[in-house]
Amino acid sequence: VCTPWLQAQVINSLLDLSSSSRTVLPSLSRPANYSHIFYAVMFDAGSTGTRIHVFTFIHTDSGKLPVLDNEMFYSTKPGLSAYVDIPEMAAQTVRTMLKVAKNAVPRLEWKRTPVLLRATAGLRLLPAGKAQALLDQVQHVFDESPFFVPDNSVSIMNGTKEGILAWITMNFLTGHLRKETKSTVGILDLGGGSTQITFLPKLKKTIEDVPGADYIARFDALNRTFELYSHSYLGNGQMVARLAVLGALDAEGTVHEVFRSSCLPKKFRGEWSFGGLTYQVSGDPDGYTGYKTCYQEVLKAVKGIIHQPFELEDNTVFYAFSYYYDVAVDAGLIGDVHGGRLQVRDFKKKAKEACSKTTKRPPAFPFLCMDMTYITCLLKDGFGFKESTVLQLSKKVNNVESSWALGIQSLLVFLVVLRTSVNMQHCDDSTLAVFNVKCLVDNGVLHVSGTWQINTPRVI
Ligand SMILES: O=c1ccn([C@@H]2O[C@H](COP(=O)(O)OP(=O)(O)O)[C@@H](O)[C@H]2O)c(=O)[nH]1
Repeated sequence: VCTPWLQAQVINSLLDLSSSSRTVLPSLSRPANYSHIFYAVMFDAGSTGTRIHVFTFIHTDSGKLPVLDNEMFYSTKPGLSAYVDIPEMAAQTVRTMLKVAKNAVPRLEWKRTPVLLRATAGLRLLPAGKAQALLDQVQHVFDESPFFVPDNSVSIMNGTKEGILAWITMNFLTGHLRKETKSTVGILDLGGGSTQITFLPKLKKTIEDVPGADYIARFDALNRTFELYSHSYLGNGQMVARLAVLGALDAEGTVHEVFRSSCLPKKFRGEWSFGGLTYQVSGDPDGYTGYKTCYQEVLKAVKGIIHQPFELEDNTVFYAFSYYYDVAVDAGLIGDVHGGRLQVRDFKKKAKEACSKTTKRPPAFPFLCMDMTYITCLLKDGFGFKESTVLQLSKKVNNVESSWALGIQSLLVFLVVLRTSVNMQHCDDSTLAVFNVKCLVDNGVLHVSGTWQINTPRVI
């Protein structure tokens, strides 16, 4: 028997879908025994790229449970924030990506397939008016699309919610969100613009010691209140950290200046683009290079900014993904498919290696020394992890993408949009999730009741 673990109210509050939202679903009348496929479209507008997920659900009525059948995923670079001064291009990106959804979803289903977009650090970092102009353009594209556009379908998700959703997802996927489970896993997410840390403290002092209310996230589940240590640091994602180290944070428009860093190979000179700007960057041919000098440079982006939680015990397992994963792959520390377990000292060792390397040929990863050193500094001098702390680097858990923060989110949005009451349950290894669903029906809106099941996708 499965254990209920998440209430619909939590989902609503996490997703900013307030109960006052007046979503009206397109009416649908079908015979009671109609066997059917449903779809949901979710956009992740990140600082380094935009991604679209198209989910397919099958609902048969023959006593069988509806299941999540598949997820179609497509991504493009750069992120929407790169079009800050040409918002029409942001609109064009989303319009083009919607074509993917149109191909994946049968025409007859378009008008009742919900489409949503959540933006993360790239838009959080922009002045509010400029971010809103981008969102307005996207909203316009959604409004003129043939898809079902719920209220609040285009918005910026705040960093704390990003952290909580990732924590819920990873603990859910690793089987830690069961009533009988005492331990949970922490998460470390290093995006392009922001970085998140979320874990369940064992000691009260960890919560009492936080510098502000935005370091604690509470929600009810499994008949208890979870009080998480969770914080998102805007500006401490990997790409914005590069800008900080290069001293290029305030560069605007066409950038003619050459930004130097001891973290780049001494003789290297090249271009690097982020957020719609292209920067001339180079090593420091006359100065010192190497790990120690580089560490002092990156420390400026960390010291006095990152809070050290009172308790970061060795026995709390932390899952690290996004750029922690990508940079570890570039460094050859883990394989790009299965990930692996690393100690904090492995990052340090590899950073030292990368920073002392000199090659005649142009380096394949010119930022490797900077990125590895930043990660080492963030983990050690930032969060205060010991060098012996083990991190689980993962792109996938149980064959499911770590980015299922969005998968789960999209599914929840779908259910909430359908005005269902949702109890989410965890079952066995072959079942990812089971939702008890009661659909509120009015004016011929879709009738769904009973249980929805998401199977763990098969590995092909
Ligand atoms: O579906 C996804 C979305 C993002 N990422 C990784 O997340 C990082 C960048 O995240 P993003 O651009 O969303 O940055 P943010 O806006 O969250 O700071 C990169 O390492 C991506 O490879 C990923 O692996 N899968």
